[in-house]
Amino acid sequence: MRIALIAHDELKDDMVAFVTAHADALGECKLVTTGTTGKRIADETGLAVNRQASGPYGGDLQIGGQIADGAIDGVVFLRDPLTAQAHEPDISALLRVCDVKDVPLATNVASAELLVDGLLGDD
Ligand SMILES: O=C(CO)COP(=O)(O)O
Repeated sequence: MRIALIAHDELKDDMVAFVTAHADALGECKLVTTGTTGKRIADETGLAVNRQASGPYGGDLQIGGQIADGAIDGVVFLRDPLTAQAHEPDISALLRVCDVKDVPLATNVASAELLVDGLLGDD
């Protein structure tokens, strides 16, 4: 499985906790991340990740391109609903291409738990 992991700054601690809780299952996957999210995950869980650019510098678009190419099986994108993002158009593009390609997308921890259960059988 090829899983994309992305988190806004206020949700990065939650992402690290989520990845830690599912480290065995996610460790069997190819993980692609935005830049800062990937650094946190790699440093704090030891899992190997394929880091793209930071979100505000095009990382969401790079991952969106991989989704458009059919190269991603699921996306966990812990979005901050309370903070405006300068790169909101990039975020919208990433969410949209998930729908275009019918790729499972979780935007909060509760749905991320369902995603790893459904895709990876890890509950
Ligand atoms: O901004 C992001 C997603 O929109 C995440 O980017 P970083 O992982 O580089 O912080």
